[in-house]
Amino acid sequence: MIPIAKPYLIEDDALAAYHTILSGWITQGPRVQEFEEKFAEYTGAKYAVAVSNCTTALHLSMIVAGIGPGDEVICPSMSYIATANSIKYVGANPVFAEVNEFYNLDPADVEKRINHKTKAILLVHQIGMPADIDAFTDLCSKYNLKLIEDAACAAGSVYKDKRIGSHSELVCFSFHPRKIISTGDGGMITTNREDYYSRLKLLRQHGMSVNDRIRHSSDKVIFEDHIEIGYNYRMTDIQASVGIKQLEKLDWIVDQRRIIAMAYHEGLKDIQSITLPHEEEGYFSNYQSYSIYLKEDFPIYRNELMQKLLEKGIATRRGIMNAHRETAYKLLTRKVKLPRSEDLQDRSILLPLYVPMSPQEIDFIIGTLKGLIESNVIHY
Ligand SMILES: C[C@H]1O[C@H](OP(=O)(O)OP(=O)(O)OC[C@H]2O[C@@H](n3cnc4c(=O)[nH]c(N)nc43)[C@H](O)[C@@H]2O)[C@@H](O)[C@@H](O)[C@@H]1N
Ligand SMILES: O=C(O)CCC(=O)C(=O)O
Repeated sequence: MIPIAKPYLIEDDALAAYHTILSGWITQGPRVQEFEEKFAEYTGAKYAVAVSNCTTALHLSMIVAGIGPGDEVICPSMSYIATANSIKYVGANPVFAEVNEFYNLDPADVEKRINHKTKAILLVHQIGMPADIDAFTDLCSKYNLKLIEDAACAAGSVYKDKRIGSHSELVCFSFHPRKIISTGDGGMITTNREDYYSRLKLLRQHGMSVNDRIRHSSDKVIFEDHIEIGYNYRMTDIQASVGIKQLEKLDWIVDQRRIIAMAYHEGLKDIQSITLPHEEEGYFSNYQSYSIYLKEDFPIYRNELMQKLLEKGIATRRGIMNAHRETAYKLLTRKVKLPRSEDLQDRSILLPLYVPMSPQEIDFIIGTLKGLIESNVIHY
Protein backbone atom coordinates (compact mmCIF):
# COMPACT_ATOMS: atom_id res chain seq x y z
CA MET A 1 0.00 0.00 0.00
CA ILE A 2 1.26 3.46 -0.89
CA PRO A 3 0.15 5.66 2.04
CA ILE A 4 -0.98 9.27 1.73
CA ALA A 5 1.88 10.44 3.94
CA LYS A 6 4.76 9.36 6.15
CA PRO A 7 6.88 11.56 8.37
CA TYR A 8 10.59 11.51 7.47
CA LEU A 9 12.09 10.29 10.74
CA ILE A 10 15.45 8.54 10.85
CA GLU A 11 17.95 7.22 13.36
CA ASP A 12 19.38 10.59 14.40
CA ASP A 13 15.87 11.79 15.33
CA ALA A 14 15.37 8.70 17.48
CA LEU A 15 18.81 9.06 19.07
CA ALA A 16 18.09 12.67 19.96
CA ALA A 17 14.97 11.56 21.84
CA TYR A 18 16.94 8.74 23.48
CA HIS A 19 19.64 11.09 24.78
CA THR A 20 17.08 13.59 26.04
CA ILE A 21 15.22 10.89 27.93
CA LEU A 22 18.45 9.85 29.65
CA SER A 23 19.44 13.47 30.39
CA GLY A 24 16.89 13.75 33.18
CA TRP A 25 15.21 16.94 31.90
CA ILE A 26 12.30 16.06 29.68
CA THR A 27 9.92 18.98 29.47
CA GLN A 28 10.19 22.75 28.99
CA GLY A 29 13.96 22.56 29.34
CA PRO A 30 17.17 23.24 27.39
CA ARG A 31 16.14 21.38 24.22
CA VAL A 32 12.92 23.40 23.99
CA GLN A 33 14.92 26.62 24.24
CA GLU A 34 17.41 25.42 21.63
CA PHE A 35 14.61 24.39 19.24
CA GLU A 36 12.97 27.80 19.67
CA GLU A 37 16.20 29.67 18.96
CA LYS A 38 16.98 27.57 15.91
CA PHE A 39 13.44 27.81 14.57
CA ALA A 40 13.43 31.61 14.96
CA GLU A 41 16.76 31.80 13.16
CA TYR A 42 15.52 29.52 10.37
CA THR A 43 12.35 31.52 9.72
CA GLY A 44 13.98 34.92 10.18
CA ALA A 45 11.64 35.86 13.02
CA LYS A 46 12.98 37.50 16.17
CA TYR A 47 11.39 35.03 18.58
CA ALA A 48 9.79 31.59 18.60
CA VAL A 49 7.70 29.95 21.33
CA ALA A 50 7.25 26.18 21.32
CA VAL A 51 3.88 24.73 22.33
CA SER A 52 2.09 21.40 22.36
CA ASN A 53 0.56 21.68 18.86
CA CYS A 54 -0.57 24.21 16.28
CA THR A 55 -4.09 24.36 17.66
CA THR A 56 -2.78 25.61 21.02
CA ALA A 57 -0.43 27.96 19.11
CA LEU A 58 -3.49 29.47 17.41
CA HIS A 59 -5.41 29.67 20.68
CA LEU A 60 -2.61 31.58 22.43
CA SER A 61 -2.21 33.83 19.39
CA MET A 62 -5.89 34.77 19.61
CA ILE A 63 -5.40 35.67 23.28
CA VAL A 64 -2.31 37.84 22.82
CA ALA A 65 -3.92 39.54 19.82
CA GLY A 66 -6.70 40.58 22.18
CA ILE A 67 -9.52 38.68 20.48
CA GLY A 68 -12.44 38.03 22.84
CA PRO A 69 -16.17 37.34 23.22
CA GLY A 70 -18.36 38.88 20.52
CA ASP A 71 -15.47 39.66 18.18
CA GLU A 72 -15.37 38.35 14.64
CA VAL A 73 -12.35 36.86 12.95
CA ILE A 74 -12.38 36.26 9.20
CA CYS A 75 -10.86 32.95 8.12
CA PRO A 76 -11.34 30.33 5.42
CA SER A 77 -13.89 27.60 6.02
CA MET A 78 -11.75 25.48 3.73
CA SER A 79 -9.16 24.46 6.30
CA TYR A 80 -8.71 21.84 8.95
CA ILE A 81 -11.33 22.52 11.67
CA ALA A 82 -8.67 23.59 14.20
CA THR A 83 -8.41 26.95 12.37
CA ALA A 84 -12.01 27.90 13.16
CA ASN A 85 -11.97 26.23 16.59
CA SER A 86 -9.14 28.47 17.78
CA ILE A 87 -11.45 31.48 17.27
CA LYS A 88 -14.30 29.83 19.19
CA TYR A 89 -11.96 29.02 22.10
CA VAL A 90 -11.75 32.75 22.96
CA GLY A 91 -15.50 33.28 22.61
CA ALA A 92 -15.20 35.00 19.23
CA ASN A 93 -16.93 33.95 16.01
CA PRO A 94 -15.31 32.79 12.80
CA VAL A 95 -16.65 34.51 9.69
CA PHE A 96 -15.91 32.25 6.78
CA ALA A 97 -14.65 33.73 3.53
CA GLU A 98 -14.04 32.28 0.09
CA VAL A 99 -10.80 30.89 -1.24
CA ASN A 100 -9.13 31.25 -4.62
CA GLU A 101 -7.87 28.55 -6.98
CA PHE A 102 -4.87 28.01 -4.66
CA TYR A 103 -7.19 27.02 -1.78
CA ASN A 104 -6.17 30.24 -0.03
CA LEU A 105 -8.25 33.16 1.27
CA ASP A 106 -9.42 35.57 -1.41
CA PRO A 107 -8.60 39.15 -0.25
CA ALA A 108 -11.53 40.72 -2.17
CA ASP A 109 -14.04 38.35 -0.57
CA VAL A 110 -12.49 38.96 2.86
CA GLU A 111 -12.83 42.74 2.47
CA LYS A 112 -16.56 42.39 1.78
CA ARG A 113 -17.02 40.64 5.13
CA ILE A 114 -15.27 43.23 7.32
CA ASN A 115 -17.59 45.12 9.70
CA HIS A 116 -17.39 46.90 13.07
CA LYS A 117 -17.12 43.56 14.92
CA THR A 118 -14.16 42.30 12.86
CA LYS A 119 -10.99 42.21 14.94
CA ALA A 120 -8.63 40.00 12.95
CA ILE A 121 -7.95 38.02 9.81
CA LEU A 122 -6.70 34.47 10.30
CA LEU A 123 -5.18 33.39 7.01
CA VAL A 124 -4.04 29.86 6.23
CA HIS A 125 -1.16 28.84 3.97
CA GLN A 126 -3.14 25.89 2.76
CA ILE A 127 -1.25 22.66 2.10
CA GLY A 128 1.96 24.65 2.10
CA MET A 129 1.10 27.24 -0.59
CA PRO A 130 1.60 30.74 0.85
CA ALA A 131 -1.44 33.00 0.94
CA ASP A 132 -1.07 36.57 -0.34
CA ILE A 133 0.34 37.98 2.90
CA ASP A 134 0.88 41.49 1.47
CA ALA A 135 -2.77 41.83 0.46
CA PHE A 136 -3.89 40.86 3.97
CA THR A 137 -1.30 43.08 5.65
CA ASP A 138 -2.72 45.99 3.62
CA LEU A 139 -6.30 45.10 4.57
CA CYS A 140 -5.32 44.86 8.22
CA SER A 141 -3.72 48.28 8.23
CA LYS A 142 -6.62 49.82 6.29
CA TYR A 143 -9.23 48.53 8.78
CA ASN A 144 -7.02 48.36 11.90
CA LEU A 145 -7.21 44.57 12.27
CA LYS A 146 -4.80 41.99 13.64
CA LEU A 147 -3.26 39.48 11.24
CA ILE A 148 -2.63 35.90 12.40
CA GLU A 149 -1.11 33.28 10.11
CA ASP A 150 -2.06 29.61 10.37
CA ALA A 151 1.12 28.18 8.90
CA ALA A 152 0.45 24.65 10.22
CA CYS A 153 1.42 23.19 6.84
CA ALA A 154 3.92 25.83 5.76
CA ALA A 155 7.29 25.28 7.46
CA GLY A 156 9.87 25.79 4.71
CA SER A 157 7.51 27.63 2.33
CA VAL A 158 8.58 31.04 1.06
CA TYR A 159 6.61 34.18 0.18
CA LYS A 160 8.36 36.94 -1.77
CA ASP A 161 11.87 35.75 -0.87
CA LYS A 162 11.23 35.44 2.87
CA ARG A 163 10.42 32.25 4.69
CA ILE A 164 6.97 31.89 6.23
CA GLY A 165 7.32 32.91 9.87
CA SER A 166 9.00 36.25 9.29
CA HIS A 167 6.25 38.37 7.71
CA SER A 168 3.80 39.19 10.48
CA GLU A 169 3.29 39.42 14.23
CA LEU A 170 1.88 35.94 14.92
CA VAL A 171 2.64 32.88 12.81
CA CYS A 172 1.64 29.38 13.98
CA PHE A 173 3.28 26.13 12.86
CA SER A 174 2.48 22.45 13.36
CA PHE A 175 4.74 19.44 13.79
CA HIS A 176 1.95 16.86 13.55
CA PRO A 177 3.07 13.74 11.59
CA ARG A 178 1.14 14.87 8.52
CA LYS A 179 3.34 17.95 8.30
CA ILE A 180 6.74 18.53 6.62
CA ILE A 181 8.71 17.99 9.81
CA SER A 182 7.30 16.29 12.87
CA THR A 183 7.83 15.97 16.60
CA GLY A 184 4.88 13.59 17.06
CA ASP A 185 2.65 16.46 17.96
CA GLY A 186 4.03 19.92 18.45
CA GLY A 187 3.64 23.56 17.53
CA MET A 188 5.52 26.85 17.34
CA ILE A 189 4.60 30.53 17.26
CA THR A 190 6.98 33.00 15.68
CA THR A 191 6.76 36.70 16.43
CA ASN A 192 8.83 39.85 16.11
CA ARG A 193 7.17 41.49 19.12
CA GLU A 194 8.86 41.21 22.48
CA ASP A 195 5.61 41.83 24.40
CA TYR A 196 3.88 38.98 22.56
CA TYR A 197 6.90 36.74 23.10
CA SER A 198 6.88 37.28 26.88
CA ARG A 199 3.13 36.79 27.21
CA LEU A 200 3.11 33.67 25.03
CA LYS A 201 5.81 32.10 27.22
CA LEU A 202 3.80 32.96 30.30
CA LEU A 203 0.50 31.63 28.95
CA ARG A 204 1.86 28.31 27.74
CA GLN A 205 3.04 27.47 31.24
CA HIS A 206 0.14 28.32 33.58
CA GLY A 207 1.00 32.03 33.77
CA MET A 208 3.97 31.19 36.00
CA SER A 209 6.14 34.24 36.75
CA VAL A 210 9.44 32.40 37.38
CA ASN A 211 9.83 29.27 35.35
CA ASP A 212 11.10 25.96 36.68
CA ARG A 213 14.47 26.19 34.94
CA ILE A 214 15.28 29.49 36.60
CA ARG A 215 14.20 28.16 39.99
CA HIS A 216 16.19 24.96 39.39
CA SER A 217 19.45 26.78 38.76
CA SER A 218 19.05 29.53 41.35
CA ASP A 219 21.30 29.61 44.40
CA LYS A 220 18.66 31.59 46.24
CA VAL A 221 15.23 30.36 47.19
CA ILE A 222 12.67 31.94 44.84
CA PHE A 223 8.91 31.57 44.84
CA GLU A 224 6.85 31.85 41.73
CA ASP A 225 3.52 33.62 41.35
CA HIS A 226 0.88 32.77 38.77
CA ILE A 227 0.11 36.16 37.42
CA GLU A 228 -2.73 35.29 35.09
CA ILE A 229 -4.77 32.22 34.23
CA GLY A 230 -2.62 30.31 31.80
CA TYR A 231 -2.57 26.89 30.18
CA ASN A 232 -0.53 23.75 30.12
CA TYR A 233 0.50 24.01 26.47
CA ARG A 234 4.14 22.99 26.89
CA MET A 235 6.28 21.11 24.43
CA THR A 236 8.42 18.34 25.92
CA ASP A 237 12.20 18.28 25.54
CA ILE A 238 11.83 14.84 23.98
CA GLN A 239 9.77 16.39 21.19
CA ALA A 240 12.06 19.43 20.93
CA SER A 241 15.19 17.30 20.57
CA VAL A 242 13.52 15.54 17.63
CA GLY A 243 12.45 18.94 16.29
CA ILE A 244 16.05 20.19 16.29
CA LYS A 245 17.12 17.22 14.15
CA GLN A 246 14.09 17.56 11.89
CA LEU A 247 14.80 21.26 11.36
CA GLU A 248 18.30 20.40 10.12
CA LYS A 249 16.62 18.34 7.38
CA LEU A 250 13.81 20.73 6.54
CA ASP A 251 15.29 22.34 3.42
CA TRP A 252 16.37 18.96 2.08
CA ILE A 253 12.90 17.50 2.73
CA VAL A 254 11.30 20.46 0.92
CA ASP A 255 13.66 19.92 -2.05
CA GLN A 256 12.75 16.23 -2.16
CA ARG A 257 9.03 16.99 -1.96
CA ARG A 258 9.34 19.48 -4.79
CA ILE A 259 11.10 16.89 -6.95
CA ILE A 260 8.13 14.55 -6.39
CA ALA A 261 5.64 17.36 -7.10
CA MET A 262 7.48 18.14 -10.37
CA ALA A 263 7.29 14.47 -11.33
CA TYR A 264 3.51 14.60 -10.79
CA HIS A 265 3.30 17.83 -12.84
CA GLU A 266 5.24 16.22 -15.66
CA GLY A 267 3.34 12.94 -15.59
CA LEU A 268 -0.14 14.47 -15.32
CA LYS A 269 0.18 17.64 -17.40
CA ASP A 270 -1.45 16.18 -20.51
CA ILE A 271 -4.67 15.17 -18.76
CA GLN A 272 -7.11 17.87 -19.82
CA SER A 273 -9.81 16.93 -17.32
CA ILE A 274 -7.76 17.78 -14.20
CA THR A 275 -6.21 20.98 -12.87
CA LEU A 276 -2.79 20.70 -11.28
CA PRO A 277 -1.38 22.90 -8.53
CA HIS A 278 0.94 25.66 -9.67
CA GLU A 279 3.00 28.46 -8.16
CA GLU A 280 2.77 32.09 -9.15
CA GLU A 281 5.81 34.38 -9.18
CA GLY A 282 6.92 35.03 -5.57
CA TYR A 283 5.23 31.93 -4.16
CA PHE A 284 7.24 28.84 -3.15
CA SER A 285 5.37 25.85 -1.75
CA ASN A 286 6.79 23.04 0.37
CA TYR A 287 4.13 20.77 -1.21
CA GLN A 288 2.78 19.56 2.12
CA SER A 289 0.10 17.95 -0.08
CA TYR A 290 -0.40 17.55 -3.81
CA SER A 291 -4.02 18.30 -4.65
CA ILE A 292 -5.57 17.74 -8.07
CA TYR A 293 -8.95 19.15 -9.12
CA LEU A 294 -11.25 16.98 -11.21
CA LYS A 295 -13.01 19.12 -13.79
CA GLU A 296 -16.61 18.75 -14.96
CA ASP A 297 -15.59 16.39 -17.80
CA PHE A 298 -13.50 14.07 -15.60
CA PRO A 299 -14.91 10.64 -16.45
CA ILE A 300 -15.07 9.12 -12.95
CA TYR A 301 -16.90 10.27 -9.82
CA ARG A 302 -14.42 11.58 -7.26
CA ASN A 303 -15.22 9.10 -4.50
CA GLU A 304 -15.22 6.19 -6.94
CA LEU A 305 -11.84 7.27 -8.21
CA MET A 306 -10.54 7.28 -4.62
CA GLN A 307 -11.97 3.78 -4.05
CA LYS A 308 -10.49 2.42 -7.30
CA LEU A 309 -7.09 3.85 -6.42
CA LEU A 310 -7.31 2.33 -2.94
CA GLU A 311 -8.09 -1.06 -4.48
CA LYS A 312 -4.91 -0.69 -6.56
CA GLY A 313 -2.95 0.02 -3.37
CA ILE A 314 -2.86 3.83 -3.52
CA ALA A 315 -4.20 5.88 -0.59
CA THR A 316 -5.65 9.31 -1.38
CA ARG A 317 -7.63 11.83 0.64
CA ARG A 318 -10.65 13.96 -0.18
CA GLY A 319 -10.13 17.66 -0.85
CA ILE A 320 -9.52 19.91 2.13
CA MET A 321 -12.55 20.06 4.40
CA ASN A 322 -14.92 23.00 4.85
CA ALA A 323 -15.51 23.68 8.55
CA HIS A 324 -18.98 25.17 7.91
CA ARG A 325 -20.21 21.79 6.63
CA GLU A 326 -19.19 19.92 9.77
CA THR A 327 -21.78 19.10 12.41
CA ALA A 328 -19.95 21.17 15.03
CA TYR A 329 -20.51 24.34 12.95
CA LYS A 330 -23.97 23.61 11.54
CA LEU A 331 -25.87 25.82 13.98
CA LEU A 332 -23.52 28.73 13.53
CA THR A 333 -23.34 28.56 9.78
CA ARG A 334 -26.82 27.80 8.47
CA LYS A 335 -26.72 30.71 6.07
CA VAL A 336 -23.11 30.31 4.97
CA LYS A 337 -22.71 29.75 1.24
CA LEU A 338 -19.24 29.25 -0.12
CA PRO A 339 -19.72 27.67 -3.55
CA ARG A 340 -16.08 27.77 -4.54
CA SER A 341 -14.79 26.26 -1.27
CA GLU A 342 -17.45 23.55 -1.42
CA ASP A 343 -16.71 22.73 -5.04
CA LEU A 344 -12.97 22.53 -4.36
CA GLN A 345 -13.62 20.19 -1.44
CA ASP A 346 -15.95 17.98 -3.46
CA ARG A 347 -13.91 17.77 -6.67
CA SER A 348 -10.33 17.53 -5.36
CA ILE A 349 -8.17 14.67 -4.21
CA LEU A 350 -4.81 14.62 -2.49
CA LEU A 351 -2.25 12.21 -3.93
CA PRO A 352 0.44 10.45 -1.86
CA LEU A 353 3.51 12.60 -1.25
CA TYR A 354 6.22 11.75 1.26
CA VAL A 355 9.97 11.32 1.46
CA PRO A 356 11.38 9.02 0.22
CA MET A 357 9.07 8.00 -2.61
CA SER A 358 10.65 5.89 -5.31
CA PRO A 359 10.36 6.82 -9.02
CA GLN A 360 8.57 3.47 -9.43
CA GLU A 361 5.93 4.44 -6.88
CA ILE A 362 5.38 7.81 -8.55
CA ASP A 363 5.16 6.18 -12.00
CA PHE A 364 2.75 3.58 -10.64
CA ILE A 365 0.44 6.29 -9.27
CA ILE A 366 0.55 8.32 -12.50
CA GLY A 367 0.08 5.18 -14.65
CA THR A 368 -2.80 3.89 -12.53
CA LEU A 369 -4.60 7.23 -12.63
CA LYS A 370 -4.16 7.49 -16.39
CA GLY A 371 -5.25 3.89 -16.86
CA LEU A 372 -8.43 4.48 -14.87
CA ILE A 373 -9.25 7.57 -16.90
CA GLU A 374 -8.52 5.88 -20.23
CA SER A 375 -10.57 2.81 -19.47
CA ASN A 376 -13.41 5.11 -18.42
CA VAL A 377 -14.34 2.62 -15.75
CA ILE A 378 -17.38 4.50 -14.59
CA HIS A 379 -19.08 7.15 -16.68
CA TYR A 380 -21.34 9.97 -15.65
C1 LIG B 1 -3.43 19.14 6.88
C2 LIG B 1 -4.34 18.15 7.50
O1 LIG B 1 -3.99 16.90 7.02
C3 LIG B 1 -4.62 15.80 7.51
O2 LIG B 1 -5.69 15.43 6.78
P1 LIG B 1 -5.70 14.24 5.72
O3 LIG B 1 -7.11 13.83 5.68
O4 LIG B 1 -5.05 14.73 4.48
O5 LIG B 1 -4.77 13.08 6.25
P2 LIG B 1 -4.96 12.06 7.44
O6 LIG B 1 -5.76 10.92 6.99
O7 LIG B 1 -5.38 12.70 8.69
O8 LIG B 1 -3.42 11.67 7.57
C4 LIG B 1 -3.05 10.56 8.26
C5 LIG B 1 -2.08 9.73 7.44
O9 LIG B 1 -0.77 10.22 7.67
C6 LIG B 1 0.14 9.13 7.75
N1 LIG B 1 0.79 9.03 9.07
C7 LIG B 1 2.04 8.59 9.26
N2 LIG B 1 2.35 8.62 10.54
C8 LIG B 1 1.29 9.07 11.20
C9 LIG B 1 1.04 9.30 12.59
O10 LIG B 1 1.88 9.13 13.45
N3 LIG B 1 -0.19 9.74 12.90
C10 LIG B 1 -1.15 9.97 11.95
N4 LIG B 1 -2.34 10.41 12.34
N5 LIG B 1 -0.92 9.78 10.65
C11 LIG B 1 0.29 9.33 10.26
C12 LIG B 1 -0.66 7.87 7.44
O11 LIG B 1 -0.58 7.66 6.05
C13 LIG B 1 -2.08 8.28 7.80
O12 LIG B 1 -3.03 7.54 7.10
C14 LIG B 1 -5.09 15.85 8.92
O13 LIG B 1 -4.17 15.06 9.67
C15 LIG B 1 -5.21 17.17 9.53
O14 LIG B 1 -5.03 17.00 10.88
C16 LIG B 1 -4.23 18.11 9.00
N6 LIG B 1 -4.44 19.39 9.57
O1 LIG C 1 -4.55 17.88 15.10
C1 LIG C 1 -4.52 17.75 13.86
O2 LIG C 1 -4.71 16.69 13.28
C2 LIG C 1 -4.31 18.94 13.00
C3 LIG C 1 -4.01 20.19 13.74
C4 LIG C 1 -2.59 20.32 13.87
O3 LIG C 1 -1.87 20.04 12.94
C5 LIG C 1 -2.03 20.81 15.13
O4 LIG C 1 -2.77 21.18 16.03
O5 LIG C 1 -0.79 20.81 15.25
